[in-house]
Amino acid sequence: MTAQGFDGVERRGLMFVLSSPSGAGKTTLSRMLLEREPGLKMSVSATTRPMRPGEVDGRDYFFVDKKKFESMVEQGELLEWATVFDNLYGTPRAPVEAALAVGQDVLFDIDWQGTQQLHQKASADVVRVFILPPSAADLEKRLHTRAQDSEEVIRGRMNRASHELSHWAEYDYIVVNQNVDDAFAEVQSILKAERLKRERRTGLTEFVRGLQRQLEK
Ligand SMILES: Nc1nc2c(ncn2[C@@H]2O[C@H](COP(=O)(O)OP(=O)(O)O)[C@@H](O)[C@H]2O)c(=O)[nH]1
Ligand SMILES: Nc1ncnc2c1ncn2[C@@H]1O[C@H](COP(=O)(O)OP(=O)(O)O)[C@@H](O)[C@H]1O
Repeated sequence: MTAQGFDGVERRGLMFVLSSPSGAGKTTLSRMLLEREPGLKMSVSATTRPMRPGEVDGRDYFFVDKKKFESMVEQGELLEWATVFDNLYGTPRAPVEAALAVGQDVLFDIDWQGTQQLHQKASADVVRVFILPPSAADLEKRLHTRAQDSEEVIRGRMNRASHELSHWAEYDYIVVNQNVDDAFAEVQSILKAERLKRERRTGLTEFVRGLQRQLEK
């Protein structure tokens, strides 16, 4: 599982997780990251929730029925899965393993339950980022401006937000998404710094030996 870093030193791929209460900005920040970070691939989850207007099957989610989801669980096809808002959500295992194997980093938009499961399986390779809204009023406003859910669904999401927030301390980094460009810059800095971590840079020994050989000539 190695990737060529921008500086030519090989490193292991990492799993970059964004979690937040619904409406805090994970999807927005994920899209910005994918546009600007070529070595990053989105993990597309499977879900039993209905498709929203504008969503595309296979791009935003794999929309499946409960029977199909349960068979994926039974066949061991999911790396992690959880129930969120009465629907099932899970990460297909094969695409993640394939991406990491060719040295790509993988971005996950999953909840705290899935993050815990990923971390239990591969703690050294998982980077956990929690996105906070600046206030409850902003969160509610964003859920309304997204205009993709009914009043009832929005109420449900607001009711769950406090519980989801309670998991903030299980994350490595916390970003407050007030101004989206500032929040993006912070998330991007985290990714850049994590890519430079010594433990992930499997090619460093060889690189430094090469430098030493040049110096000792
Ligand atoms: N555990 C887990 N959670 C997921 C997965 N995919 C999405 N989620 C989470 O499910 C929640 C609901 O997602 P969604 O219905 O798209 O609404 P959103 O909150 O507006 O993004 C979010 O907290 C997602 O992070 C997954 O594969 N596994
Ligand atoms: N910093 C921000 N300021 C104002 N609106 C934002 C900001 N970040 C995201 N939004 C908007 O809030 C809504 C919810 O964001 P989204 O990324 O879908 O959240 P999540 O994926 O966490 O549910 C979207 O309409 C998005 O354009």
